[in-house]
Amino acid sequence: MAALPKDGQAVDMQEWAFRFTLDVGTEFLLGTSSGVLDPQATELGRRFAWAFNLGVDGVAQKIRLGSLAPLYYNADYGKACKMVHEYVDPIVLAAIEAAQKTGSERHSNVGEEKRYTFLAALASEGISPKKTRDHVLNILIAARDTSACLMSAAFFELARQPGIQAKLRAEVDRQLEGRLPRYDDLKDMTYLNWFIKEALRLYPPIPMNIRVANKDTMLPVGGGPDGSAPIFVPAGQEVVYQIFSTHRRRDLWGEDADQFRPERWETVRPHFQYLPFNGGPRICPGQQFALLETSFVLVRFLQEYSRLEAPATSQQPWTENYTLTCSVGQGSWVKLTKRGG
Ligand code: HEM
Repeated sequence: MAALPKDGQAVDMQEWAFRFTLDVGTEFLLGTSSGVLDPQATELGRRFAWAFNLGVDGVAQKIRLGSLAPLYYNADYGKACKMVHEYVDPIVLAAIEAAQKTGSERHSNVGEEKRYTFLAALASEGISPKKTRDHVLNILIAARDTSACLMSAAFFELARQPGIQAKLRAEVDRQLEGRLPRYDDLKDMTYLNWFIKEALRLYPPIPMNIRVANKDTMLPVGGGPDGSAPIFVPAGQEVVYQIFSTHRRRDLWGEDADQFRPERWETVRPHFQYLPFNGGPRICPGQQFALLETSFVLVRFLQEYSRLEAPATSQQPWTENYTLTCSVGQGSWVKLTKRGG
């Protein structure tokens, strides 16, 4: 925050959110932040961020190509994967070495409690360095872009909805009276929670998904001329489902389905018509982390800035940028005015 302009100059909060979530993700998973939010970020951190972004885009392209993925070629993609591995590998090896050392120390009763990181927990499982790296990167990919997309969608709406922003700020001030938020505070802020749910409804970071039937299956609806009859799905059949359009269906959400209206969450209790984190046994295990992280960020911005507004040059309606996740096509440009400024 310290590095952001304080004088009403416009800043792309989407760019900020992607850096922030890379720093938080690497800190939480690896125990070492990439530090790319800092204007003085190291060359290594910067190269890692560039390579990670390019690698994720390459993964998205390969998923789209399906069985033709082996034909995907982008010289920079190979280079980017190598760079990401070169960044993560020494951290993984050090964690495995530390876990082995701690294991033998624990044996001789001289070990001490260390701070939890995902990598440290994984490193003590005794799996190979490559597998450990793959697990860590898998979670980083799942955690980082999704959370950044949610944050940038939230800033996009915050800057365009002064009335909603005023209600949020009033709730934050009432609850916190100027102090830093704690876990319970964030959970207690009803309007903030509605706001985030609404951002996930209109702008789900994962806008579509696919399942494959592992056996012959009969779905209760979807067949017949009007889609209300059962439908047969043979084993091996891919079924694509559109979360983005389901979240905007008028028959499920009402005539104002396209409007950003946090108040709707006072009464709606959706089931499978609301799937930002998917549902069932493979529901996102990181959802509480993402909700907490986003709540914290929004609260801190509402505390620090008296006004967040979209610049006159950035008033056009939301457009999509869909790679592995769906972000704001034109970026999330916001003019920030410091409180008391
Ligand atoms: C707003 C942020 C997030 C959104 C919208 C989101 C969304 C999703 C969705 C839709 C899935 C299901 C994918 C599928 O089944 O095909 C998923 C899975 C997953 N997410 Fe998240 N996620 C978010 C943040 C996070 C975070 C912060 C973490 C980790 C700290 C995380 C870790 C995972 C993992 C490990 C899976 C795979 C679970 C499995 O396959 O059983 N996610 N996420």
